[in-house]
Amino acid sequence: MTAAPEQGHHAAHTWQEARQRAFEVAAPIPASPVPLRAALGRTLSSDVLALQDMPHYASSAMDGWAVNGSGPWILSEPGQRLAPHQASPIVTGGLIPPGAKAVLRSESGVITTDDDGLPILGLGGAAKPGEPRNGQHIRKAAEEAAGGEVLIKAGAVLNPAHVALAALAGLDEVEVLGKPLVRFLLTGSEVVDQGMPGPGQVRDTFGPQLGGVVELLGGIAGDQVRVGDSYEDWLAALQDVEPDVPQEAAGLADVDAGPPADVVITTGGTGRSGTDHFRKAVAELGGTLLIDGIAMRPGHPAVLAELPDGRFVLGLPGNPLAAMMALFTVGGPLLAALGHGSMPETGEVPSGAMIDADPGRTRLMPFKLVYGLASPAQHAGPGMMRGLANADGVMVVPPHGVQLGELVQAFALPWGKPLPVPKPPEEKPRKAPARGQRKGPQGPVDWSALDA
Ligand SMILES: Nc1nc2c(c(=O)[nH]1)N[C@H]1C(S)=C(S)[C@@H](COP(=O)(O)OP(=O)(O)OC[C@H]3O[C@@H](n4cnc5c(N)ncnc54)[C@H](O)[C@@H]3O)O[C@H]1N2
Ligand code: MOO
Repeated sequence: MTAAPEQGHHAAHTWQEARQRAFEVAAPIPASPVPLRAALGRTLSSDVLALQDMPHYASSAMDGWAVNGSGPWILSEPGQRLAPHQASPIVTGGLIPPGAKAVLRSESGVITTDDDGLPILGLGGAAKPGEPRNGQHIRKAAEEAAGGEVLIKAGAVLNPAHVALAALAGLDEVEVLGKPLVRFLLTGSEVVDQGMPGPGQVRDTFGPQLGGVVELLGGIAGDQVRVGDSYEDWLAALQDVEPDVPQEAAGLADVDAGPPADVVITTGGTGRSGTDHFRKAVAELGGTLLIDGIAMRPGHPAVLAELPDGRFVLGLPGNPLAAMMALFTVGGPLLAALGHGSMPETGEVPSGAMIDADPGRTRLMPFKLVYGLASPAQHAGPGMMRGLANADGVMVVPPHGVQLGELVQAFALPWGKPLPVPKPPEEKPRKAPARGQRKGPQGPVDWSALDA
């Protein structure tokens, strides 16, 4: 828990500066190959070509017999070259044997015996007139694509069908733009992750939530590790290039240690108190503080650091709403920059309330739209989630406050609808509406033209 902050400490960055800095300190992660199973939703960085003809061999589209010439046909062993009037059994997808000219569906043929008692295939059953036509029910090689043809262009965001197409084309991996992998270190000995919390305990809001938000902000959510309150635990968890921290002991054994994280997000312990391990651990690891507090509320203790191995560490305050605001402010731009994206947009909404000045601090206020006006949400204290859960966006209230009806900067929630486009000031109609179409109260009639 947090004690008094250091005397005379001032947040180094305004809200706008903090966003800009978080965006500028990160360079896009270079493109690299990923296995197809991990490719969904990624942005392709080089064209996918067919590695060979697709399909790469002629195959049967039906269960039945491969045949050469007209019937009746003498049956031979599957796979052997067929001479005229010979046939051999084949299944859907089976390799067309040399010499075959068509496939006769099983329901169009009947097997009888000739005078010598040898099996003979003849037309029958459901055979249609002219069946089998030359080439009928044969899927030709290269009918989908020739080897070397471009199947998916660089820049495509891979959908499930793209991934399947790449597999059909013979690829095991595809080249995609880098996307930041994020791991989580959750702190707080008072935090319980299931059941009813007792007095002095609090249910963990971060475990079930952060991964989802990180994905919406353009990151890949990696594993979560719960860290004890001691400095040694903190240091060890941050130090571990990859979490050899015994996750089973931490009760979170869902993900095995994979590739190194690009970003580590910590929760809690950002306050400048006896349990502020963040800054101390970053310093001991030779890291650099890039953002050390932001002149905003809630979320002012947010910290961003870079470790010598290139990982960014984003320290979110423990208060749940404060953490979300810090994540939107710093995490959004950081993840966008790492993932080849652009700075998350902000817009404007007309304020539905007069909001007093709070010198030196930007306030981030979840709002609901009421008749087109952004009305500050209730239940939006730093430790609450109810206001944000039902909000339509977040207002960025400048230190000098806002007048009722004034346009104020705002951003949409990563899971919500975009902000409405503010209506331009109403223009006066250039032409009088046609007679009979005019709505609303009629004004006084101007007879002056009749006087002329
Ligand atoms: N004397 C001062 N005290 C505090 C100040 C201050 O300036 N002077 N700032 C306050 C603000 S603002 C914030 S925000 C917090 C920052 O605290 P920490 O980041 O150090 O976080 P903790 O102290 O560990 O926890 C704060 C609060 O959040 C709860 N918490 C922590 N983890 C979770 C979780 N996973 N799920 C739900 N809630 C969590 C924790 O129980 C505390 O109630 O400091 C203020 N104090
Ligand atoms: O960051 Mo604290 O309230 O401003 O929650």
